[in-house]
Amino acid sequence: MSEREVVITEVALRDGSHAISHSFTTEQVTNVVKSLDDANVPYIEVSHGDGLGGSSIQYGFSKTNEMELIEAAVNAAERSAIAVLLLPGIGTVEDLKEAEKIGAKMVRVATHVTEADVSKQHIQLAKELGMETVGFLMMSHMVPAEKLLEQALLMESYGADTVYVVDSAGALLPHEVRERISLLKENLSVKVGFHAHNNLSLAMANTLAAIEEGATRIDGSVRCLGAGAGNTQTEVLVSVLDRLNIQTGIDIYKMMDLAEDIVAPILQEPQEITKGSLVLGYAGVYSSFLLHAYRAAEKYRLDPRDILIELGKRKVVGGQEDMIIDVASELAGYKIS
Ligand SMILES: CC[C@H](O)CC(=O)C(=O)O
Ligand SMILES: [Mn+2]
Repeated sequence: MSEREVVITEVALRDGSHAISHSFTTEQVTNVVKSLDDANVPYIEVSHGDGLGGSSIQYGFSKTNEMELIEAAVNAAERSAIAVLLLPGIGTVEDLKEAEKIGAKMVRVATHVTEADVSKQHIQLAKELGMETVGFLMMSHMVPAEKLLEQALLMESYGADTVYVVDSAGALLPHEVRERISLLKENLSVKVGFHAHNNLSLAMANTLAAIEEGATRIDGSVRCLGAGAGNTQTEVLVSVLDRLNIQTGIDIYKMMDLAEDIVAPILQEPQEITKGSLVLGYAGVYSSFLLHAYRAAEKYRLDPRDILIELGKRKVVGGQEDMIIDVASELAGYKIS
């Protein structure tokens, strides 16, 4: 992969799981992976939206067992490596061992931005299993750059090959991305990555800022199939990088074709910045909370924006999905006992 100056991980088959209520089928995964593999995408992430073990009442049940989806992806890929996401506390070491046995080559161990210490066991196990290992610092907008660096250094010390700045809420502004990526680049020995969400229509601008500051591992989702308003749109990103003469090794026409012909039909509705996803970025709320907030708003006859703004004020983080119902019922005037 030496010809690639920026190495892209395609996340639609994991982050996009949030957008379609975890309803991927093995047929969809097989078709998408085959076409991404043919376009020469280096890494394809496949898991429940909340990572291994995410299928549950708290996060939403998967239509198809994720290990079956991962196996279908591994079987469909000839060149691409299949990656999985794992949030310690949701996914277990047993889940990771099973995914590796099936053929997953990379794991991204994701923690809230202040909780890198909980990634130690999983990062170390992944290295023992011979997997490429990424530390994934979610909700990176919530702390100053210096705190982010402290947490990134912990992940590096556990053995992560790359540490990602993850803009889970799509709340970061370009100068904030620059500040974070440049500080990590100056102080880490390992690679630095960036994962954007497009809630404020800044995913592309933020991604380019990250690349300019030295990030070499970048996430995208084809057709923007990711949580909230989606991620940096992969087929657009590879076209823009090609115009900038930055090599990704990915075939642009094939990416455009698969976005249109294979991925667009999977979307329940086109990915766009709705008032709900805009408020995610504006208020700094986890992108994966969007559909949960819509459901709660319908149940309690509320404006979903009011729920999201309140969640943002309370600085609710991943894993606190039950707070969505608490906040909605409080706003609707019910007393929580
Ligand atoms: C709940 C996990 C989350 O979707 C991971 C991620 O992609 C992010 O934080 O943006
Ligand atoms: Mn994401």
